[in-house]
Amino acid sequence: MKYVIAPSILSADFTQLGKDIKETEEGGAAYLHFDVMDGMFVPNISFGIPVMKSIRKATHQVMDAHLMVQDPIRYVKAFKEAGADLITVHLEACPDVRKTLTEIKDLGIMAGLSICPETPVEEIREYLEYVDMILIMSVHPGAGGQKFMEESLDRIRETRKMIEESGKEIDIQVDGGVKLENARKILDAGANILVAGSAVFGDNIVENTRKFVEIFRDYE
Ligand SMILES: O=C(CO)[C@H](O)[C@H](O)COP(=O)(O)O
Repeated sequence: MKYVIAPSILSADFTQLGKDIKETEEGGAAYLHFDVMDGMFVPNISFGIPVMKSIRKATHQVMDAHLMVQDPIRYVKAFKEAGADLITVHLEACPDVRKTLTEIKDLGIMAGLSICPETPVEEIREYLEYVDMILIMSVHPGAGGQKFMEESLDRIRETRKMIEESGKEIDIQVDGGVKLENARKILDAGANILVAGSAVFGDNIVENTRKFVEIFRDYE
């Protein structure tokens, strides 16, 4: 199984975004995570397609678009054209989950399905055949810098068990309050892709990223 750190640019310094992204790449981040918020599914508004399009030219990282957007099927083609390699939608935001995931796969890119902390893990079972990744939110979606919800660990374990039972190879991504200090217990529970915003951006981006990558060595 691959282990990946996906820095969330929501916590980057937007006055020097290109430099911050380069530093995550230098530190060994294979993915770059885009938190797209529409002010409807979540209260905040972040950034969208033009930002992704310009970053695509500046990095070879896997562009991981997390659409915290109501009825996201409306935007999946535009995000793919802007450079997304992976598009994750929320189960709670899709009027037709199956159709939305199929639309993403038909574009020739990876599909992810995310659930909020209140949504029972069991609800993802019927969609496992359509996804490359499950994203377990470990905070309420909508803002960076929140505290990791400890009950997420059981939800990650339950998801990994369900994936194993399905016999499919599906990544588990965890997003919200991920730090160097709790990374190991999240990985031990069964996650293999960690999103981190405030733990990566700030001082020493290269070093912060590299420390996550070093932890992964014990799991590979
Ligand atoms: O959009 C998010 C939650 O909706 C962020 O991706 C997430 O919270 C990352 O930030 P941090 O690592 O600081 O918690």
